[in-house]
Amino acid sequence: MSSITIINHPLIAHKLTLMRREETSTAKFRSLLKEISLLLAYEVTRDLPLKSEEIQTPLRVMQAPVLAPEKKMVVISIMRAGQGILDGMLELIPSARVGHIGLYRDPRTLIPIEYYLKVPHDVEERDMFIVDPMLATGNTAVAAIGRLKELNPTSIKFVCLLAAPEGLDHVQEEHPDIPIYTTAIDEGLDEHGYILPGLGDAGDRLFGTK
Ligand SMILES: O=P(O)(O)OC[C@H]1O[C@H](OP(=O)(O)OP(=O)(O)O)[C@H](O)[C@@H]1O
Ligand SMILES: O=c1cc[nH]c(=O)[nH]1
Ligand SMILES: [Mg+2]
Repeated sequence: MSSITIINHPLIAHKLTLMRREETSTAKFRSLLKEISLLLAYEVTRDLPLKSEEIQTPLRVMQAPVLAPEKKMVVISIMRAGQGILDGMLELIPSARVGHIGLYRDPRTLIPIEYYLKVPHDVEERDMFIVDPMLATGNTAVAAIGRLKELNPTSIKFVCLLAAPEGLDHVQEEHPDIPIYTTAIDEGLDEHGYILPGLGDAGDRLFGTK
């Protein structure tokens, strides 16, 4: 069974509450998601390997830790809303490459439709972080992970902001090998597949399309 990590931090909890509020503007919603994503990036890269390198400080020589250079990363944004997490992740790991997968939910069937895929050419040499703020029914995450597994990255982690229990169960059933990171697990889903209490439609709130 894949692991589920809930990233608990007072700053994240506070910022997530601000994001949930109906009156929060698009500009504020976007900047809050970016701020939370910096903290998410910090947590999901916790197990990156280090190697030791000799450096010269102003006072003396020392053996100092640096990231192992062979550890290459790719962040895959599930469009559109994944873009909001991608921006924050890249600020912390600027050397990561970026891929995009375009998936939207058919509002009637809640089945994800793929409309775009572009990834770095050396994706099979990279640790992959798939990012999307919302894990609701899990249909989108299951489809994205399935498609991206075909590309054989060295590892995959799924990173979201908010998850519904139904969606977590679904991803764990279909992809038991993929670790999931989220900042909160909400109560459930409404009849349209929206997370309750949730924060509404993340893509619309991020880009002001409603
Ligand atoms: O777990 P699921 O039930 O599949 O729902 C989650 C998906 O729904 C949202 O995308 P949406 O389809 O609204 O597309 P958008 O980002 O373009 O708005 C969200 O960003 C996820 O990708
Ligand atoms: O609550 C939800 C569910 C799916 N997608 C969203 O953007 N919000
Ligand atoms: Mg949307």
